Amino acid sequence: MEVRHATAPDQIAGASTDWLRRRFLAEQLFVPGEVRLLYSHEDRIVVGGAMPQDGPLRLHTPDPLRSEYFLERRELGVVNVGGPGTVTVDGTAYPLAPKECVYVGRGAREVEFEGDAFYLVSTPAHATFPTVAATLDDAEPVRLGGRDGSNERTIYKYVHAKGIRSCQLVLGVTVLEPGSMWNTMPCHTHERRTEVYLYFDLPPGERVIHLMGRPDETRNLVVADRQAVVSPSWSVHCGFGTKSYSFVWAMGGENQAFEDMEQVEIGEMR
Ligand SMILES: O=C(O)C(=O)C[C@H](O)C(=O)CO
Ligand SMILES: [Zn+2]
Repeated sequence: MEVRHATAPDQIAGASTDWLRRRFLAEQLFVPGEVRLLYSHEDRIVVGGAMPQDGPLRLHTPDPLRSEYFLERRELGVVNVGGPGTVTVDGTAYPLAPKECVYVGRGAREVEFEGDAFYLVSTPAHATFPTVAATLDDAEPVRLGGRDGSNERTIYKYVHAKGIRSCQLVLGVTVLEPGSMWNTMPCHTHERRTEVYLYFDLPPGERVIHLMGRPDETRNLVVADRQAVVSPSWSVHCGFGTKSYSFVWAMGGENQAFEDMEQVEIGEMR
């Protein structure tokens, strides 16, 4: 498991493209036949990809966690970013259609993946909430944006204060309509939470230009399918694709209030 340390906003000035990519972009989470994990010290979020190939794959317990099993002190959200598959938690199977989610509560000992590709997000947990699976219909769909802004999209909230309950994890999926390219416009920061976007369903060869940094000092990352960007609390996060796409957004931190964000008007951005 790769471990990345936290960053401060003043480290952005003078940063090279390579430095930005090594600090904030997870390029290789999805490797056939592996569960790949990345530990970020930004709110201690762990993200990962599981790509079973020749039979089921099991979630392992990397040494830096110093725990007996992965979910001893953590909770986990899993989103199916491939074809139909199954996540099995301590012997109970949760079949997941594409874009569906299972939340796994603290204390579960064995998590197994069968299928094509699953995205994993885990945050520290001090309490146990029940393991629950959800379909897109179970989520709270919110239509946002418009054709004139090229950002018609639907936000599906899975794990949040009024949905699947968790200790600190907040997680959902946003699906852009064909022909819509911009996510999260106007953009925002949320000083009380770190957020990670995993872009998926982006056709091969296409890219998302993801904007990050302080609102008045932005940088961009050119992001491919199934790559994730970590946004520390001080960073805006928004992007536009060369084709439409979906993304998983997941947060951890001080609160679970989705609406607790600082909106940034485009005119304020630099
Ligand atoms: O398209 C959007 O807008 C989003 O999906 C925004 C994310 O949910 C987000 O950044 C929540 O903090
Ligand atoms: Zn956000």
